Amino acid sequence: MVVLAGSPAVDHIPLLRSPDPGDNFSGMPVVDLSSPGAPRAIADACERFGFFKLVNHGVPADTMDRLESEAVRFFSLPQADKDRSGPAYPFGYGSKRIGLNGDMGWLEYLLLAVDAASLSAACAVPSCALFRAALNEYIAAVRKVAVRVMEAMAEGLGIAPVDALSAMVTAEGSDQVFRVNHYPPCHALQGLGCSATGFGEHTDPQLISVLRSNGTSGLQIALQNGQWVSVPSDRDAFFVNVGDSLQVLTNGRFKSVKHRVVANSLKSRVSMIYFGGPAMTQRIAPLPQLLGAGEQSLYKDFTWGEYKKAAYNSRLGDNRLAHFHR
Ligand SMILES: C=C1C[C@]23C[C@@]1(O)CC[C@H]2[C@@]12CC[C@H](O)[C@@](C)(C(=O)O1)[C@H]2[C@@H]3C(=O)O
Ligand SMILES: O=C(O)CCC(=O)C(=O)O
Ligand SMILES: [Fe+2]
Repeated sequence: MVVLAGSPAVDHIPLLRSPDPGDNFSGMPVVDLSSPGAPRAIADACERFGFFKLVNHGVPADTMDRLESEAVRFFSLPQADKDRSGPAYPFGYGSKRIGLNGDMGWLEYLLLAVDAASLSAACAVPSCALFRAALNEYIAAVRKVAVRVMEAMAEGLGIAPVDALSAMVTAEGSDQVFRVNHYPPCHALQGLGCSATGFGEHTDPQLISVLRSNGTSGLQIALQNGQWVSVPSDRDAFFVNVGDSLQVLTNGRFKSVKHRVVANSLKSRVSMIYFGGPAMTQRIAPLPQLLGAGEQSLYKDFTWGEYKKAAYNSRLGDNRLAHFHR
């Protein structure tokens, strides 16, 4: 991390070296969800990187564009209007503060609960009915993609039943969260060789995260050797992250990917992420179908509720799973 005496605008925001074109993730797995090879390709990408780009997912461009333009409209409102949709915790509008433990980033966001039982009432926070309708339409579609991807994961892992993983996000009481992030351009650092941290490095605690962004890059993932690589943006694709809980369910076969966002000095980034988590009481332990003869769990037993509580008491960059290793 670069530390500079910066402009007051970026006070308290950690700085990072600005990405250059040579940092691009040249080996990024791209999975065509409509192809018969998708299950194997997904399992392979999750084992190597915990991350892949998903194309031919079937969500209409209109559904994605409508949400993006409603989000842009919301984030363009006067600050006082946006603040009326806050605070961010447990759900609502937030700015610069991420979580409750002192993390800061160059962004504003909406954090929303997804109530699987009543999707139409899911996104009660944003004041505008058009925004709510766009959110509900998009979330319904992206959830279906998450389920198809988790079914493909089970198939790729060679385990039955096909819903061994996906049932955890479709179950009654599953804990699903949706987040819309807006990273304004950080003009103060233009030309200085460093950039504001948009969203600091972390892994996602849930099972799966499905991200879509506008055409502004900024997302980076850490490869298993620790090298940070930039993910070129693609507004037509989804980017899928393996979360900590899926790493545990697969006894470490799938890797929970460390990632972060670097703010651009010229362009806004808008991203929307669906986080699929299980019900609070769901036990998070390696699936028996995946344990070989005599293979032991690498982790202590815990429920999603216990893990979530520990995660929300931690700082963004903490290695949360380390406390649950045997
Ligand atoms: C600093 C934090 C923000 C976070 C809760 C936490 O204490 C640690 C995990 C963070 C994270 C990362 C993925 C998602 O964006 C998120 C909503 C989640 O479930 O875990 C955030 C949490 C947050 O922003 O509140
Ligand atoms: O906004 C992004 O592109 C990624 C944000 C992220 O990793 C998160 O919200 O957990
Ligand atoms: Fe994340």
